[in-house]
Amino acid sequence: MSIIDLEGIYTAYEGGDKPVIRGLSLSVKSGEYLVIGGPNSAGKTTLLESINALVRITHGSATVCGLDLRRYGNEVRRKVGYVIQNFYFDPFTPFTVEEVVMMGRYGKMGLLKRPSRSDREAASEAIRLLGIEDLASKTIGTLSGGQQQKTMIAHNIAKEPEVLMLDEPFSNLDFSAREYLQGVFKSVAKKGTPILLVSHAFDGLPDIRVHLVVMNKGRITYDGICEAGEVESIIRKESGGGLRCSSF
Ligand SMILES: Nc1ncnc2c1ncn2[C@@H]1O[C@H](COP(=O)(O)OP(=O)(O)OP(=O)(O)O)[C@@H](O)[C@H]1O
Repeated sequence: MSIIDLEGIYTAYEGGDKPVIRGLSLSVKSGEYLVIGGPNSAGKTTLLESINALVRITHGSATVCGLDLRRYGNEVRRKVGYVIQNFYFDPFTPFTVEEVVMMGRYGKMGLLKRPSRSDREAASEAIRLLGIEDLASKTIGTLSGGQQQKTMIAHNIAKEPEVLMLDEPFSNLDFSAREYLQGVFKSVAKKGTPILLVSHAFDGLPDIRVHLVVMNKGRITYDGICEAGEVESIIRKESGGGLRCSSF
């Protein structure tokens, strides 16, 4: 069953004079591990933001988790986990890691409600899964970039989303943390929740067949199933090989 169904969509940022996504169609099924690659400014982040109803879809049809994205954006956002590419926490941000992870439950429990036992269990399980138990009582603004990244991933896993979207989730992480997290994402997909991963680094992809989409200039230029080990070469080929370093 398709969890995401996009048919010929165009999306534009407020005030933008041209659409960024141009006539894109994509279907993502339950349990798929979707890798989205392509050159800088191809529209990869914009695609994730469109699926999360953060950028306006001007043309085409879009269904996410069975809901019409153009009408039910708020409801879709409650069902989708989205770890954004760049975030910044002021060093004085007054929330602890435990509180930030629990905020992932707000969509289910409602604001200003006491967390139920299942909310507490989901938050502690996410903290355990990310291996950040020792940080639970620290305020988020005092942590390193990698520790903040893990906290935001735990926040989104505690949400128990129907789709988990990750934009460059490995950017601040060391090699072993990247490998470990790939295993976490693989097990999330195995339980049926599709993973949508935007990345430029594919060395630690889990050893499974993945759904690969390559984008360029707001369009999909490749859409197929391949082995994880083939991802980088397909992206290189589709992106025209990229820049080469000539002799200095
Ligand atoms: N908030 C915004 N307002 C207007 N245009 C934007 C905005 N964010 C991105 N764009 C434009 O949309 C295009 C696609 O950007 P996007 O961030 O989606 O690319 P990307 O493929 O994720 O790139 P990268 O690999 O560099 O992160 C770019 O031309 C960018 O300038």
